[in-house]
Amino acid sequence: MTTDDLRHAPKALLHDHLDGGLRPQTIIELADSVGYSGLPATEAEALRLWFRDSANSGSLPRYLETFDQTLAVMQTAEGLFRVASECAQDLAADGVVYAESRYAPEQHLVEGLTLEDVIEAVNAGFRDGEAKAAAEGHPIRVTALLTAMRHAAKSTEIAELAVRYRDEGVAGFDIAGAEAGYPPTRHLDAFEYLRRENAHFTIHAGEAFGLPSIWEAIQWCGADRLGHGVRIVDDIAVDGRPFNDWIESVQDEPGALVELDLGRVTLGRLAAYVRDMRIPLEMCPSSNLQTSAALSIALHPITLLKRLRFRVTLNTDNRLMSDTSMSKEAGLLVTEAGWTMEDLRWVTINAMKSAFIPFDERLALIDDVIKPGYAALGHEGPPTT
Ligand SMILES: O=c1[nH]cnc2c1ncn2[C@H]1C[C@H](O)[C@@H](CO)O1
Ligand SMILES: [Zn+2]
Repeated sequence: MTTDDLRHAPKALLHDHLDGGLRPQTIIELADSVGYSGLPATEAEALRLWFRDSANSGSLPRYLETFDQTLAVMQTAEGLFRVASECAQDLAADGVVYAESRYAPEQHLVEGLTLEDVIEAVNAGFRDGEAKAAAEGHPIRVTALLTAMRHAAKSTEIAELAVRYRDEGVAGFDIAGAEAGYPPTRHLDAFEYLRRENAHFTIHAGEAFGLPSIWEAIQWCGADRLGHGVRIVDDIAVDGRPFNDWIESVQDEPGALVELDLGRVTLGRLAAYVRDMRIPLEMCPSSNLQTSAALSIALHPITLLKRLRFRVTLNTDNRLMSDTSMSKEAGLLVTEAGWTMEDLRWVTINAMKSAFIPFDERLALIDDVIKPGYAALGHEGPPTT
């Protein structure tokens, strides 16, 4: 499997932050145009490395500090339009055919934009990027997810906007930000409102914080999907021992997870519920290494969860901070965790099945774009999918 194969393989992306995926050169140009002088570097390559290295901090709160720099240049309609357009073009060039891009409108009000201005500028940027990508021969569909910051108090207002713009490019809602101390139940009003409106939402849960956060997100809040959810392995055992104890004992055996006999694995009730109910996990391996939510790509829980047939999806989280792309994430799993093109096809179809657009539109992308795309690379898939 070549790098070109990985790029050409159709990919679906459910978890990508708009403010975590800017081109370094664009940050520099936008900073110049708005008179922002706080950038830590003024040359694109140096800035790219600054984001990567600063985000490699081992902690989610420190990882999140780097967003101050991208948010500083995303406070005008022109800036938001450009960033959104380039996001769509960059994803399309990487072979992404469907993406849900999330951002928190409340973080873009510093220079006087209203929440509506922000949403409309971003939507216009996505439409522009889609048109440019199609003209380049890389059609892509991009929808927005509106995020509310979990430490703030705007979640109901943002949820109302997600509903108001649901037929104009907004596919759903999310909460993000530092997890510890801010359980999802703080935003129960927003989630109950969304459910009454038959709207879709995902919740960042089980990344920096463990099972209680996942349990609340599903059983109290009713999340359709879990952002990360990687800590669901806290409810999985190998030979009766917690998965994390086992993984530490095999740290020096990179093939251990690929070869693990699944007969030795047992699921607790919450893990079983997540799998039984086919709750999608928006997994982001490289991001998890940076925030210490996983030890290595080879030993990342995504491979165990895939083998156990949880509804696993593969995502980038923040392409700039995590120095990644969809094809890079896929390539890492292939070279370090034994993944095959069949596995990539499977997670792509999983993601498309779990998208927040209507069922018939999901099906059309699966049947008309994803399956033929993999078939063209020689991967027809098992007869049952
Ligand atoms: O992985 C993440 N966990 C929690 N919050 C995150 C993550 N990546 C980005 N964010 C935050 C920082 C952004 O400013 C915000 C909206 O995209 O979401
Ligand atoms: Zn995220």
